[in-house]
Amino acid sequence: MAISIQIETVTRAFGPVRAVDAVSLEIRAGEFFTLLGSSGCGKSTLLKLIGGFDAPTGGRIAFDGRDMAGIPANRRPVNTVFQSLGLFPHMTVAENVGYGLRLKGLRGSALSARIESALELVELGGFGPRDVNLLSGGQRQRVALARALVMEPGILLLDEPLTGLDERLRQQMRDEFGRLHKRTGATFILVTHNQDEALSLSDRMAVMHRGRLEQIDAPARFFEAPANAFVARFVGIDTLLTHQGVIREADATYAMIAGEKVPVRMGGPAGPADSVVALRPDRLLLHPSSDVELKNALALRLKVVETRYRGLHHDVTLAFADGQRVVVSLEADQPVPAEGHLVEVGLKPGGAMLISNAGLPAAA
Ligand SMILES: Nc1ncnc2c1ncn2[C@@H]1O[C@H](COP(=O)(O)OP(=O)(O)OP(=O)(O)O)[C@@H](O)[C@H]1O
Repeated sequence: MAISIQIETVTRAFGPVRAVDAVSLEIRAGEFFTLLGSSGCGKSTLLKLIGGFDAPTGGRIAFDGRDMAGIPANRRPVNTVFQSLGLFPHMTVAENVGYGLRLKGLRGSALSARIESALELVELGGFGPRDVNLLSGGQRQRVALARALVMEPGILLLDEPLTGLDERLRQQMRDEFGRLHKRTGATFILVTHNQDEALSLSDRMAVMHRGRLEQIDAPARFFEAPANAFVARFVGIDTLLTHQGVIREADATYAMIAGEKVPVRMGGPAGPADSVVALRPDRLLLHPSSDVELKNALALRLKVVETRYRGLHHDVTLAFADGQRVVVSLEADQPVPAEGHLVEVGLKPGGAMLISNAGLPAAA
């Protein structure tokens, strides 16, 4: 049975370092939730607090409303797959998978049946008698997953479980997580620094930075309304432009960039002084007159500074009059503008967002 998790102003301080800093978060029962962040942001520490491998120095963690303070890892309805896997090298696949159930006193055919069905769940049916040392990296990952799933946990914690696998296996295992989540119905919490994993698997995710959650949302919302410049960069919106002022008119808000009046959507509570314009290159159109929707829309006049052939598309680098740049992809069959020319660039709705500049280096 899936379990919900309540995290209420949880802090974990190591001396002066607040690895987790007053984090509040509710994870729904049966949700696939991802903590996304770069090395050292505190995501593993938060996972350990949920798993009961470590205790908060402040705040409270509850499962289905029940306070978990003082309840050790082995008495929580949680199983964890660590990056290191932690398989027992002297045991067979079946002995590894059945270890936890044996500790609980299960024996004989009941034990073998549970082991075999967990192995089938990860597509390793019949692998029970094998030596774990002779398995491939991906198979070892699956054994570690089966060992966690066999316990039928209400909550499954995945701590960077795909690190160290080659690209093909990563994708295969990533899809596997998605399927397993649906099949088991458990609450999954994934910790990763890989945004593709987070975006493709999560119902919701949080971007974590210096012990705090910068944004908690469904994946698509991070692109429609990133909370600030740090989050925008983290999910891959790299074009962040400084502006010279914001004009609010009755129908819309505009940011002035090097003399161009750019219609912006307000991404959050940022005031004009501490904001930047995040541009989504996928919403810029280099040939706006061919698009009915944009025929009469405001177009920006930008200079083509570089074009690059990329096989299936062209990358066109465009610059505002003050030198700020944006790279737009052009499909292979569209005409490529000449370098040095001024071109009209259409902006689809939501293509430019005014967001807080928090997270940018001071000089930017
Ligand atoms: N046991 C500890 N003692 C002291 N400091 C710690 C301890 N565990 C974590 N930290 C510190 O807390 C911060 C967050 O660490 P954490 O391992 O949670 O980050 P992370 O985002 O999971 O990084 P990584 O992806 O590299 O594991 C870091 O500054 C780390 O040095």
